[in-house]
Amino acid sequence: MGLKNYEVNLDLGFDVVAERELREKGFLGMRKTKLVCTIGPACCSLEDLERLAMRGMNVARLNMCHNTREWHRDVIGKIKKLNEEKGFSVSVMIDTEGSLIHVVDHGVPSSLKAEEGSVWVFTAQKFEGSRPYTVQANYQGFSEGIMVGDELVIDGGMARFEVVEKMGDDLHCKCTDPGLFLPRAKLSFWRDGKLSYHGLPTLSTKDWADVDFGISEGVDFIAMSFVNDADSVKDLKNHLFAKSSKSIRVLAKIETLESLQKLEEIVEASDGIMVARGDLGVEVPLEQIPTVQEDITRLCRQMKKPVIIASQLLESMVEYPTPTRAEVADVSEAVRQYADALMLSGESAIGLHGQKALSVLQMASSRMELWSREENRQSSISNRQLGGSLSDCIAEEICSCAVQMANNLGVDAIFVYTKHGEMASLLSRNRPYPPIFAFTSDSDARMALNLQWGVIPILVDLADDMEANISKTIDLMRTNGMVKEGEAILVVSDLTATHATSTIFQSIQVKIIV
Ligand SMILES: Nc1ncnc2c1ncn2[C@@H]1O[C@H](COP(=O)(O)OP(=O)(O)OP(=O)(O)O)[C@@H](O)[C@H]1O
Ligand SMILES: CC(=O)C(=O)O
Ligand SMILES: [K+]
Ligand SMILES: [Mg+2]
Repeated sequence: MGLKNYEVNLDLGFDVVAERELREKGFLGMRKTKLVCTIGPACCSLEDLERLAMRGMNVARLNMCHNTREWHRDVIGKIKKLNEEKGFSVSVMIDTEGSLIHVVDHGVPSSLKAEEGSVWVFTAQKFEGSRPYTVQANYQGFSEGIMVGDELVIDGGMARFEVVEKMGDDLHCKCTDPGLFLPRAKLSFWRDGKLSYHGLPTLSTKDWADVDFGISEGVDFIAMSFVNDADSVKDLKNHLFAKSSKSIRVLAKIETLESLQKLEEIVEASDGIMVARGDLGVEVPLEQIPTVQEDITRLCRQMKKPVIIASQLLESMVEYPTPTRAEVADVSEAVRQYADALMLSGESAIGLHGQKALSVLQMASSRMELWSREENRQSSISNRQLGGSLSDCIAEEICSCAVQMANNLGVDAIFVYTKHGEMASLLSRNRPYPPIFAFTSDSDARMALNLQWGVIPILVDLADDMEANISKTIDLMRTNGMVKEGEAILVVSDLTATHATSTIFQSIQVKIIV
């Protein structure tokens, strides 16, 4: 794929990728499932980022666990440059490190084997060079409350130990189930089949500094690791509200047992969810991950919060140029469940075939979307009333009816004119057959909508006169050959207008292009 300058239709506020996709595939061929790529050393040059953007990356994720703030700042700068100069619309997400107990040093830079019966010392003390059978943990209080007889599990079952002796803050542990220590392996303690909580706050001091870094860099999303309850999400949202001029969306990562128990309040409090299957698989038995994923995905859709399915989607592609059949089946299943977005981790960050992995996600999701449509599988969700006020209820009803109408009539596209993206989210939750073009004058809403299923956000100046907005955009698109004679468009708007005797909240119209 050549790296040329693309023709950018700035009048329309389209991004270059959506515009190209529309021209090549038509309205119904546009991909609905959004794609998130983790940026790392394998894909951080301007050229690499541009290739990912061209192949459909909607959101770039920066994991603050790795690398320096200067490195992250440089990547964010490149993405903003591509958006401004080349007409892309890639949103930026930072992902916090979170407080967890993990290995910082086990004596060698790579992985290390623990043999059955071997006894290891786990300590928070730093040691120089290689000290056999010694593992340094990242957190001073890691052994607080731990007793002889407790079980220490590495990375959710990669290896297991029994605590045989406690000497000061150090633990002596005997390996009961041999396995590997990977760099930064996670440590968890269990007693009588129950996980012991370490009581660390969800956001560490370093995380708060990373949040402020995100504010100063103007990121669009903050993904919060190891969320356990709604309060930590609310604290972060309050902080952002007070400190950031821009509206930064908070995504809660579901990766602990506790977060599953308080799922509904967490979904309610946050702007979106990430099913972080990597760490989740450490606390939840692996065979439960598929059903947990489906439950979370359904709940998020009902509550109109975007949901990202993350970790190991195409893990084998970190090394190999083709995915396993099982991986393609996993990706397709997430698309069939109508997840909003799929995420690449190591595949793009450190993998040898990141661009190709993104194409696999793209092709697999387009294929599954088409199949679902042809097989008429667009099941509607059980309606769940979200808002309390009359105007909220009207909006919800209008959007459910609009989608039903759009599907029944077989219209080519839905256009929604929305101030803050609310109506676009409500339409998206009903997962319509045609794509949803969301015209908004709020640039933060536009970047946030990049994560929502089937929504193509477009930045435009919206006037008070709704009819004028509608004619203006349709005219512009027709002049540019993006809508054609005979195509039908269902138009929804959420802009309130008060006339002499009444207030109009929302309306549905169907326009046939002449
Ligand atoms: N900015 C980066 N710099 C260097 N390596 C990175 C960077 N981002 C990711 N990686 C590498 O890619 C791998 C996968 O990335 P990813 O961030 O998705 O996984 P992770 O660290 O397991 O996630 P998390 O810590 O959020 O659970 C990491 O283990 C790390 O080796
Ligand atoms: C993405 C992530 O944090 C996880 O899967 O654990
Ligand atoms: K992280
Ligand atoms: Mg994680």
